[in-house]
Amino acid sequence: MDCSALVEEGLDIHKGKEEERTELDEKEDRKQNNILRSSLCEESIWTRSISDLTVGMNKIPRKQRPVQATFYSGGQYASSLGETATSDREVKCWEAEGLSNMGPDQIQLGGEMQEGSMRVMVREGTEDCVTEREEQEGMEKERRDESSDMWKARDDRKARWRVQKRQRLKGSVEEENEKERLEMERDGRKRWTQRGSKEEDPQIAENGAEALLQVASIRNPTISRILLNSSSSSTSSSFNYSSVDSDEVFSDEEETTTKEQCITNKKACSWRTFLTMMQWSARRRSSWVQLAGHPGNFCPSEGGEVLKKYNAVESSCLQALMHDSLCRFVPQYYGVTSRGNERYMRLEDLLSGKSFPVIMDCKMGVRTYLEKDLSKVQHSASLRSDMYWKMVKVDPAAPTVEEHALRAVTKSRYLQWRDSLSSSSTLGFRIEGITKENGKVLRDFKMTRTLAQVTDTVLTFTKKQPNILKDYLSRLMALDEALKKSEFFKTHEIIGSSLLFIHDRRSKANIWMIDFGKTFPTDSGLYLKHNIPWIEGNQEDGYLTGLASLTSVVKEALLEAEKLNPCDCSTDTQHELQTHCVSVTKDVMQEISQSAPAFSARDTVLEEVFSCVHLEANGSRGASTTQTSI
Ligand SMILES: O=P(O)(O)O[C@H]1[C@H](O)[C@@H](OP(=O)(O)O)[C@H](OP(=O)(O)O)[C@@H](OP(=O)(O)O)[C@H]1O
Ligand SMILES: Nc1ncnc2c1ncn2[C@@H]1O[C@H](COP(=O)(O)OP(=O)(O)O)[C@@H](O)[C@H]1O
Repeated sequence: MDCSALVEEGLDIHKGKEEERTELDEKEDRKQNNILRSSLCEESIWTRSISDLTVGMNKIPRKQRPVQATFYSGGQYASSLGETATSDREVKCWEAEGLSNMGPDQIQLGGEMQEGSMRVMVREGTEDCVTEREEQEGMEKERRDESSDMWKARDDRKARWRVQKRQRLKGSVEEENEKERLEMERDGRKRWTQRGSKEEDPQIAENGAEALLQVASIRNPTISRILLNSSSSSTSSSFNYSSVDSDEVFSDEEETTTKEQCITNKKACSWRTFLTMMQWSARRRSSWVQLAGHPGNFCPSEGGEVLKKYNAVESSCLQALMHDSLCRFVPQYYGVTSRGNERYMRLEDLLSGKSFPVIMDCKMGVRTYLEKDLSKVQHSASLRSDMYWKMVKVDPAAPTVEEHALRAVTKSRYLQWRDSLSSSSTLGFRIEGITKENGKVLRDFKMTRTLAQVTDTVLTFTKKQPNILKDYLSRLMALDEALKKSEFFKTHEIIGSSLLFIHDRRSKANIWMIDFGKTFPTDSGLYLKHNIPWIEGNQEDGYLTGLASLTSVVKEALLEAEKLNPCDCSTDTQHELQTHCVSVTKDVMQEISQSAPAFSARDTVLEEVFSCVHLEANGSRGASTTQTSI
């Protein structure tokens, strides 16, 4: 056989196959069209996989394609998680033409939709289909109602949870910004409904995961490590940023039908919930807290700054201090800014980067009133009924008969009374307030007066940790040195200024000078000693008297702490860190169990995290006492 014959034969065979295939295709087309026609007119609903549908749709001649297709998710995966809100989500109104060009992946709208469980309902306006269409419309309505009921139930659950949470924290944690929350909720919902039509931005997911790992590493290295391991082993981007407001978030890869995969996905979901809670927790525990001072005097800011209402006296002090030897003890001053009609001073946020900071505000000096205010009293004293009531609240016997009759006191009378009631007059400083690690704020130190009482408070504040007390002691000594060299200090009467003590579990304990609203240059450049008794006219404030007492208090507390913790510091620090791991995990787990009732705190993944940390803590310390019950 010559070549051309071979080629011809080959071509014939090929042609034959082509014809055969065309015939087959035509048969298949006819079959598909018949199925479709019969299903449109007789069955109206049929259950098929999305890929079948797509193939089928592509084969339907354009004019015969259905006008509209409505899809329902099976919702079976969602219900396996006990999440009512995710079942039977409805996605509707695709134009069939658009649909015909879609692959199965593109038709996955909600994360919980599954190809296998998709029920596809094709509708056409034929008379035969009217009853069924009505039925289906009824179903559709029912589903819509169900869906809106579910959102409502979800909102109710959230509202209940918030009320419980507030009650639990008894207002010790700053009030949530309601507007921001609502916006976030709206955003979350928007994202939730958009998720199907848009592919998740991998960058966002990655950033989210990164942010969480950061949060975790701030909290403790163990959790961070666990998160890291998990995220690397996870099939999907281990955290969906949009999940902040939605617990029911899954990535495409997680949409599987088998029971096993459902369990895995359930774990992943809980895992994500855990991460979300960590993020919530970190956000709620943002470091900023105003411990003392005038409410509303501060405004939140970004980039490691806080804004304090502008005060010309304080602003000029801060400017001067930026060029003084005290500079390293004072928050950085960045100048003035405006927000609306209000002017603010931009200050370094001393709590920035701190995780779970513990703070103590000590008001320095033997008096908290200005000399000029005292002389004002003798001439034109304005009476303050608010101060009278504050006085009565602490000690009903404190006001004089005359003050009782007036139901008012003068400001300097009140401030003098406060100084003498507390340790100000005697020790030259007083404790104004303490913020505990859990965010709880304690302000009831008005009658903490004696050296022993103050030392006890300092021991409680530092949890008797020698390392922290040592840091504080050396900072106080350094401050003393700097004050003695400071030109600013010599020439200023410093009234009502505070030392802000800050420590957390990671960084060194530190002390800062704040609040210069009542700090004035001395008359005609008079040099002050700051450690001699005040007599009217000498402008002495007793700042150094206070610093000396405070230093003795910390020394005393350190001695006491070392007696109680004779072990060397490195072991102690180790233990502290381990205990921290356990306590942080406990916090997070408690938060999850209390604030997200839909997810059990006993969930496998959480237990895994907890036991890991717990084991680690016990491992190097032998039988630990840190048994946690949740
Ligand atoms: O701490 P309590 O007992 O509530 O008393 C406060 C403090 O003494 C304030 O001083 P500081 O700002 O140093 O904390 C003082 O502000 P001044 O700075 O104006 O003196 C308040 O006066 P009024 O602001 O006038 O109420 C006074 O009511
Ligand atoms: N720079 C700062 N960084 C962090 N916290 C600060 C800073 N300045 C003040 N605070 C917080 O605000 C509280 C009140 O500050 P203060 O300056 O005394 O206000 P006021 O002038 O209203 O008395 C402090 O106890 C502290 O908790």
